[in-house]
Amino acid sequence: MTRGFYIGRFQPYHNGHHTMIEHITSEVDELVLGIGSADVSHTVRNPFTAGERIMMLTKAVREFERENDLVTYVVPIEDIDRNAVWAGHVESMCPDFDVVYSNNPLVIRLFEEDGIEVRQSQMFNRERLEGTDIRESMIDGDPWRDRVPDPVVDVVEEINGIQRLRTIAQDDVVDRWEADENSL
Ligand SMILES: Nc1ncnc2c1ncn2[C@@H]1O[C@H](COP(=O)(O)OP(=O)(O)OP(=O)(O)O)[C@@H](O)[C@H]1O
Ligand SMILES: NC(=O)c1ccc[n+]([C@@H]2O[C@H](COP(=O)(O)O)[C@@H](O)[C@H]2O)c1
Repeated sequence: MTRGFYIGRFQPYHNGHHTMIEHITSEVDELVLGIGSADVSHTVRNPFTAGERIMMLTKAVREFERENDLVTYVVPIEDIDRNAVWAGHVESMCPDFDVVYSNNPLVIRLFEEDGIEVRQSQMFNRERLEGTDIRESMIDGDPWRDRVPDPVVDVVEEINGIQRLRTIAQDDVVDRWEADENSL
C-alpha cells in the first residue's frame, strides 16, 4: 500500500492540479491532499478560506475515488515561520505518507532534506493553468470556468467568490494608492 502527499495553496484548485492528481492516482492507493497556507484568506493571492478549498478539493477528487478506488484525505496545513521544521510540522498534521508530489522548489528541498522521496511532474498547459492568471481573469471578467473542474465552479458560485475577489482587489488598489500618497 502506497500513500502519497500533494500540497498546494489551491487558490483556486484548477485543471493543472487535477491533471497532476490524475497521474498520481496510477502510483498510489491513498493520497493526502494538504491545503497549504490554511490560515490565510481574503487577500488577492489567497482569496479563499481553508474550508472553501476543502470543499473544492473534496468535490473535485470524487471522480478519482469512484474510478480508481482512491482514498483521499484533505488536511489544512497552517504556515509556520521556520522552514527548517516545516516538513515535520506537515507530518505531524497528516496520516503517514511514503512519497511527496510537488513542483514547488522549496517544498521539494524541505522534504528531501527530511529524507522523504519527492516526485515532480511536468507542468500541464501552464500558460492557461496558473492560479495567479485564473484569479486575474476572475477579477477582470475574463473566462475562467473552463480552467477549473466543474465542482470548483459550483463552490466559487456558492460562496459568491468572484464578488469577494473583486472587492479585495479594489481595496488592495486603494490601500496601495494611499500608501504611495502617504510616502510623498
Ligand atoms: N499547470 C500545472 N501543472 C502541473 N502542476 C502544477 C500546475 N499548476 C500548479 N502546479 C503545481 O501544483 C502545486 C500547487 O500549486 P499552486 O496551488 O501554488 O498553484 P499555482 O497555479 O502555481 O498558483 P499561484 O499562481 O497562485 O501560485 C505546486 O507544486 C505547483 O507547482
Ligand atoms: N514555512 C512554511 O510555513 C512553509 C514552507 C514551505 C511551504 N509552505 C507552504 O506550502 C504550500 C506550498 O504550496 P504551493 O506550491 O501552492 O506554493 C504553500 O501554502 C506554502 O506557504 C510553507
